[in-house]
Amino acid sequence: FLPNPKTIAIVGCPFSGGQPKLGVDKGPIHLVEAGLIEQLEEIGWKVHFDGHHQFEEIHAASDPPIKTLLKNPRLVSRVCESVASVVGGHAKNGQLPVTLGGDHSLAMGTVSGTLASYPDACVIWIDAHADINTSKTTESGNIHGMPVSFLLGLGENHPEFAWIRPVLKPERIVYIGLRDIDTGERRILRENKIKAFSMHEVDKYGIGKVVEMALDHVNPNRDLPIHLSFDVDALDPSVAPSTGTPVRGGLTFREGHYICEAIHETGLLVALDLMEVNPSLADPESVRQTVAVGCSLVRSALGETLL
Ligand SMILES: N[C@@H](CSCCS(N)(=O)=O)C(=O)O
Ligand SMILES: [Mn+2]
Ligand SMILES: [Mn+2]
Ligand SMILES: [Mn+2]
Repeated sequence: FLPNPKTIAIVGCPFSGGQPKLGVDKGPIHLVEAGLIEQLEEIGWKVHFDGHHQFEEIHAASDPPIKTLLKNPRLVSRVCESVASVVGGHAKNGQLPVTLGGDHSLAMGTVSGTLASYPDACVIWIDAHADINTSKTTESGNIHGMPVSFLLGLGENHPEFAWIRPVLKPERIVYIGLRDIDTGERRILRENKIKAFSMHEVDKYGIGKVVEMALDHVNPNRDLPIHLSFDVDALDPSVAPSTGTPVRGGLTFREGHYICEAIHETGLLVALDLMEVNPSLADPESVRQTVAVGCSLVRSALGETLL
């Protein structure tokens, strides 16, 4: 297996239903308007832009929380199901889907789509958070804190999410950047023996060694396709301030870029998510900075180098 997509498919997902803050649905348009498409063409890619997918609303009255907790379940499920078919379709066409969020609940769709085309793909999840709560462990009911549990088939089955198959195995996901984990998530990570490199390990070993260890865990022979799901809140808030759930003590600008550069170097990247850019949460300069960092990370994951 050696993927070598020549064309990127930009999948703009203006979606915020997985969390309560307005504005994250404007992430995609800000990234595209900052010139991301031209920047990717500049580094040699053909870029296919599907436009920003419009998701029809489901009114709150007809989408009550599950167990009075999970919010907008039917909306999130329906949106992720359509994202799965869009991303899966591009992957099947040999294109490299680059999904622009939008909140991280979308990863239920993107990873499902990738795994439909590349069933043995591994997932590298860059995030301050594990996003692995189940309906039993979540404290917020925000589904952007739950996508990984759905992909692994953990927790009880909810009919609203019947389309999601447990396509991801615990040994095929690895985290880098964790520093804000809920009690229930700690237990889930431990019980499922999921490998996670927190900011403690990043400090202890350095980002180079951490990325090598992460790849050794999920891709020991460097022969499995890679789906990189990058939540900009993995970066320190001083680097990416305009995001919904900022947590101090995050990745530096260079650490974030090193991860993307190193994954590009494997030649195994088949799908990328750039999530949780919310251009409405900071002053204009901080928003511009956050959007610019998002574009820069995407370029690095797709081959832009320093020399
Ligand atoms: N663990 C918390 C915060 S989850 C933050 C989600 S994200 N996608 O990383 O911003 C929760 O479940 O609400
Ligand atoms: Mn298309
Ligand atoms: Mn996340
Ligand atoms: Mn996060």
